[in-house]
Amino acid sequence: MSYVIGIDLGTSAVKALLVDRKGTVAAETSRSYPLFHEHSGWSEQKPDDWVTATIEALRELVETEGVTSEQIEGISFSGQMHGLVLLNEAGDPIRNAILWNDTRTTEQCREIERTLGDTLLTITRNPALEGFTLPKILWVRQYEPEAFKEAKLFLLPKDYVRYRLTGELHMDYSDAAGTLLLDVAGKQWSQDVLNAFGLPASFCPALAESHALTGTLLDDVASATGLLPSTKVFAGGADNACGAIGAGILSEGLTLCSIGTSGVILSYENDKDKDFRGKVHFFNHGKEDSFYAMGVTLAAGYSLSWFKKTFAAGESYDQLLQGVGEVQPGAKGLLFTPYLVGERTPHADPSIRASFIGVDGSHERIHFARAVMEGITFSLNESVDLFRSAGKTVDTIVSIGGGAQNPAWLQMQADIFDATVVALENEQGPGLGAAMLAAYGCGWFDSLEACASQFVKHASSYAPQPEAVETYKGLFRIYQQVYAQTRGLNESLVAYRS
Ligand SMILES: Nc1ncnc2c1ncn2[C@@H]1O[C@H](COP(=O)(O)OP(=O)(O)O)[C@@H](O)[C@H]1O
Ligand SMILES: O=C(CO)[C@@H](O)[C@H](O)COP(=O)(O)O
Repeated sequence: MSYVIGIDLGTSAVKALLVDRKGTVAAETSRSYPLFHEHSGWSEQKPDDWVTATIEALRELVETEGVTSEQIEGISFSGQMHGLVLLNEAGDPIRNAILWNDTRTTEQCREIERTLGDTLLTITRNPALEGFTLPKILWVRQYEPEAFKEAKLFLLPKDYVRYRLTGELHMDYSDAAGTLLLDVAGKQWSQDVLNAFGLPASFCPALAESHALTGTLLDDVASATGLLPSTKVFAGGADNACGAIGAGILSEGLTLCSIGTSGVILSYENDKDKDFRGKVHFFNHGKEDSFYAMGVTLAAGYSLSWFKKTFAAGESYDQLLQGVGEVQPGAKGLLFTPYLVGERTPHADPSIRASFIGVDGSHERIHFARAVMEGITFSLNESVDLFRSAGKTVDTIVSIGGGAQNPAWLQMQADIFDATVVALENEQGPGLGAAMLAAYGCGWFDSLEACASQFVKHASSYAPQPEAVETYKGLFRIYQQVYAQTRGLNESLVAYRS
């Protein structure tokens, strides 16, 4: 039997999956790494922590009983998007990486809008948002000019890890799409955007398809991991593109809900000219010449993990959520908005913060837990709503990520989205999509679709329950008012946050 490895470089940890030709996950390893929040709104990681963790996770995976390194043909990646890694002439990072959930760059976003006007949306298909990469580049140039003078090239997180594994510099289209430097439909770095900000073309790495062969392992990496130096390394893709591939979202009409740290509603697009006027993100897919539109909730799973850490430290999710399915929709009138770190879709706002509305003396912790899950799902429903308003049919949604592990949450998704929600057998998130890119790249299949028909297996499906759907329709209308009604209050509170 031969194998491929899918590496999912997440925000909290790297996960590595060993997958055989049938799509069965033979082994899984993981290593976590720290996040640094030096100031409110800042979020950084050390690029070399990713590399050390990845090598350790690979080493443990290669030690899986009954598997030899000769049987492992290829590796590919899924990566947290947008994070800025700046390299000097020697190829070393000049500072910590600034991550997707770092919101320090509001000033630089306004500068991008002033400089490019409508051209930004025409070329990059996305608005200037704090999480994206170009504002981070401009921030470093403005506030750390000495360090920036050393910067010769930028990479995204998984591209840095791949570079350390192979010595080769590349970026795939699906991840490059989240930088605001790519001409998304034209699939090339935008000379207009680079010129507008005085950045040389040499600042950007070579572009590659997600399934493209980008090199083999360096000798020292091969000996540190136990893999062969001849192991093929494929470019890989953005975590959301890989999550979609791993869920079989490879043709029109298919929609994904992913609840990880962040949450997304993602819809496949064939048409490169489809115009959502910047209301949702529009990115290249990891499948060649295809695209997807996506709305993002910044603190989706993070809201529940924050709640667990703060009010149920030491308990598992299953303990915290025991009985949550028996609480009626609406959590006895308790409403939560998941704006713990600001929001992206539909309110791109780094200053907004979360609220519990309607706290009553009869509420117990389980009502708060249910309200948190409902609030996250209402936020994702704003994206479902945007897709429906743009004329898309959303009747079936494949649900992945940590949030898909709880059956009560899957039923809640069906009731709030008013769509059938499908869970996957042996759900592995973006790591499986990365493994599929390696499998396709190795030539095991003629297409990603053929690979998906072997690797992606649907499990239970959850139909919307008419009574709950009606209750949630009313609650969603109330939920939608909370943003506008708490925005001013949150702006006044900014001064007290540090
Ligand atoms: N058993 C569970 N039940 C409900 N939610 C869960 C469970 N396990 C994890 N989660 C949610 O999933 C999130 C983590 O999802 P994951 O896909 O692993 O995230 P990431 O890849 O961003 O690190 C947690 O923050 C939590 O909200
Ligand atoms: O910023 C985005 C997408 O635009 C995030 O989806 C990040 O790509 C990381 O997400 P997690 O997988 O860590 O939740």
